Amino acid sequence: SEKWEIDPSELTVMKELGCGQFGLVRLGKWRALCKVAIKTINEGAMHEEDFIEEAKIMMRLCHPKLVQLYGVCTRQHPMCIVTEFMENGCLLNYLRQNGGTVGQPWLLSVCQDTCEAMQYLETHNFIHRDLAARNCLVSDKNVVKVCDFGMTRYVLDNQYTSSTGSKFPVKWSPPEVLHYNKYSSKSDVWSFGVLMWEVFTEGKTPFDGRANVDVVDEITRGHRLYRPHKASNDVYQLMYQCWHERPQGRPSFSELLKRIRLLAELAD
Ligand SMILES: COc1cc2c(cc1NS(C)(=O)=O)=CC1=C(NCc3c(C)cccc3C)N=NC=21
Repeated sequence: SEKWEIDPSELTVMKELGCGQFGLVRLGKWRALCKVAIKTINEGAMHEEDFIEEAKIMMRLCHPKLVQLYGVCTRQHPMCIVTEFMENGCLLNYLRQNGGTVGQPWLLSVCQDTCEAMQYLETHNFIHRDLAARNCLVSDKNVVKVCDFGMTRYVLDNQYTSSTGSKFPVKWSPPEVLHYNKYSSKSDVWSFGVLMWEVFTEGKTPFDGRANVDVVDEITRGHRLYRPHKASNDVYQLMYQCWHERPQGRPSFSELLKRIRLLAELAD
């Protein structure tokens, strides 16, 4: 059998963790000792055979700041995906629950962790397509890792996939995605700028209260998110450059990582 196929008899389910966009996530044990997260795919929520192909690629994407895929169970239904377990759950909830108690240095370290993951994906020509705080997880050591990369291509619910759909991440998308569906690592850079804004506002919703259709109009007219109170001018300048109207005007993740590391050093 394939090396990415997990034998379900080696998995024990312990408790439910919460509901994600693809289905239910549970805490489990693999071979009785290793804590894992197990996500069952709702039948009909995605093309299962497509995901199996994707799983083979995701198994090859290994980086300390990407949530590591351990494998899939495809021999029974519903199919499930097994990854490393991240004790402190999703970054958005963590920011909202711990805002005010986390210091500025940690906020910048979150941006550095996620930028390292995105630079790795960039060098492997892998586009995330849905980078946001809701798609990042926090480990027991408060390290932040990126997950669900590339999964939006396998969602059948066209509320997610069409840019006019109610669940499309309009507030994290650049003009070329909103108007031409043009994805690239530079469209991920735009989303990264919004992720930085989520981090430095400790979990606020971007363009809060505004309807998606109004945000498309505002962005197209050149409006951008305001400077979060906890963001220095240097940090705001960094996220602002991620929102350049043209993809080629935005920095690469390699460039962003250099500048975030420099800011982190200066802050020490
Ligand atoms: C502690 O709390 C949590 C921990 C995790 C978690 C959710 C919660 N809590 S919450 C936010 O309230 O729901 C989701 C995962 C996860 N991987 C998920 C995953 C799988 C299994 C397959 C493919 C893609 C992905 C991203 N690893 N650890 C956790």
